[in-house]
Amino acid sequence: MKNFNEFGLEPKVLRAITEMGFEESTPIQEKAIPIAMENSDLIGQAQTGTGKTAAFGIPLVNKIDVREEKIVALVMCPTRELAIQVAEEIEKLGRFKGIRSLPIYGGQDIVKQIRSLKKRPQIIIGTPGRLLDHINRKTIKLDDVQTVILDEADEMLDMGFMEDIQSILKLVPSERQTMLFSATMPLNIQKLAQQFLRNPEHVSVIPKQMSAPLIEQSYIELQERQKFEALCRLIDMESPELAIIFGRTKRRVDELAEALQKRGYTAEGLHGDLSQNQRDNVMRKFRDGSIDVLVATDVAARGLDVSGVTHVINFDLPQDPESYVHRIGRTGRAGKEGAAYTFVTPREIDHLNFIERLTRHKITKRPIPSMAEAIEGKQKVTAERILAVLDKDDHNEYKGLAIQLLEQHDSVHLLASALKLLTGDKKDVTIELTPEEPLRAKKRRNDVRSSGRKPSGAYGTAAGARRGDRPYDRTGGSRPPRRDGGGGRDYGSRDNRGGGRGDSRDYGRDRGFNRSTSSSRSNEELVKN
Ligand SMILES: Nc1ncnc2c1ncn2[C@@H]1O[C@H](COP(=O)(O)OP(=O)(O)OP(=O)(O)O)[C@@H](O)[C@H]1O
Ligand SMILES: [Mg+2]
Repeated sequence: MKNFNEFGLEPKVLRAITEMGFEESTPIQEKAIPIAMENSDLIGQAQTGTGKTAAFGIPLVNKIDVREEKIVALVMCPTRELAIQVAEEIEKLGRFKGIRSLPIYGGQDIVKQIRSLKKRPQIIIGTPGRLLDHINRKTIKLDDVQTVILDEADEMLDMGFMEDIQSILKLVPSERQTMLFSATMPLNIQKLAQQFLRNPEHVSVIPKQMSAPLIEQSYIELQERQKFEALCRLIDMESPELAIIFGRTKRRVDELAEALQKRGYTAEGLHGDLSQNQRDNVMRKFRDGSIDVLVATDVAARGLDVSGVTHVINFDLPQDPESYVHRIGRTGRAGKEGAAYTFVTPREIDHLNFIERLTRHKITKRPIPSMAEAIEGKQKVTAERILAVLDKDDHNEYKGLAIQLLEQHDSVHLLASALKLLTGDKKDVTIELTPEEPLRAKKRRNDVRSSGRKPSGAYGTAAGARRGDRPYDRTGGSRPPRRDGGGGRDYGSRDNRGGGRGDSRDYGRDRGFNRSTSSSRSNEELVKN
């Protein structure tokens, strides 16, 4: 991999990169940065967690003249939290240059945003709805924008942002650089690209498999009513550092978070019906580790970058392969390993096979963890906690009582009792979740091949699933549903103008990834059209 000093970047940008702890470029950065620096339009695809943000962020901050008093760059993201996260990364990259950037998203006080806009930011990172709101109020002018970036471009289309994006891009001078980024690039992205990009370079770090290689993928076949016990056993057995559990609906997420709390886990739910404040709180707690388990709808599927997420569990099967890829991509980031488990009911096996085929990755079957495995896992954690206290050697005030107890009781029985207490078994708490309907194939397409593309790459395969004739049509109609529907998938309501109805997904900030190991990826291939 290339060193960052081989790109001809400004020293101040290089310094920022070094301070961020990046040692070498990732494959997508190596390919995309030089092209972006030539001012070419660009479509960039690379696996989750491989540094796409910096792939566009670095050339962006490098290019901008700090003396500029106008908005010269616009980054669009599908959700508020992603806007915040991307803004933070750009802020870090532009720090030494003194670049001014500002996130603009729904759910935040618009008056406050207008005040911040008066500080003359050069880069705006925003969600389409709130951006349009400002544009209509004339508090944001795009006349001087020279660079536009669409992060998670395919998702924005799928969320129905196409019209908003079109309206926004029409206001940006056509003499500009436009770049699209995502881990998945379904065919409909071409429509957007044709309309708004000029001779774009396709930069794809195309792996054999769509999902990151560092994620170990398994599935567990079970009945709907077995899911909760299986989940608890799985968490106990694996004792994740941090885990994200995906549920299909908001109700599911609420119920699941509450149920886990009753069983003694530090879990909280995240979905689009929460206020921005609530979402921020949940994410803050997840990031600082005061909760270990984040239960979320697909609002958290895209872009979320929280260090320490060792496990992703699909409590409910995701609706489409892209969603699967992005969900599990919340772990195994920046060169770290991760584990993804997916619960599948017998009637959903076809759907799982479909995901497997399109992502070109075998998902290994494993049995429901046994009670013994769960107990063993939990006890191990308790023992580790005890040994950590032992190591610290600051338990003197307990010694007197310990001696006293040991005089009266057998030591093994005594320690076993203490272990039981500390392990905090709450298995007797009865939990009832409202069952979710299994995902079913509405209409089965003959084969992916019938889409006219070979299912040979991440693009074509994912695209197949997006069409109206996809085998697992979410709505039965050809238009993607709005994602804030009550019983349906929750993508958070869109970031609509007019004052902060929730769009939103929540995104964490990195807490110190292992910066030096992300260069070891293989299988990358540059595809230029
Ligand atoms: N060159 C690098 N060396 C080490 N770490 C890096 C490097 N580039 C980026 N990172 C870190 O890797 C993590 C993942 O990056 P990022 O969020 O940009 O991934 P992504 O490709 O956009 O993933 P997703 O598809 O899920 O949005 C971040 O914490 C980022 O700071
Ligand atoms: Mg990203």
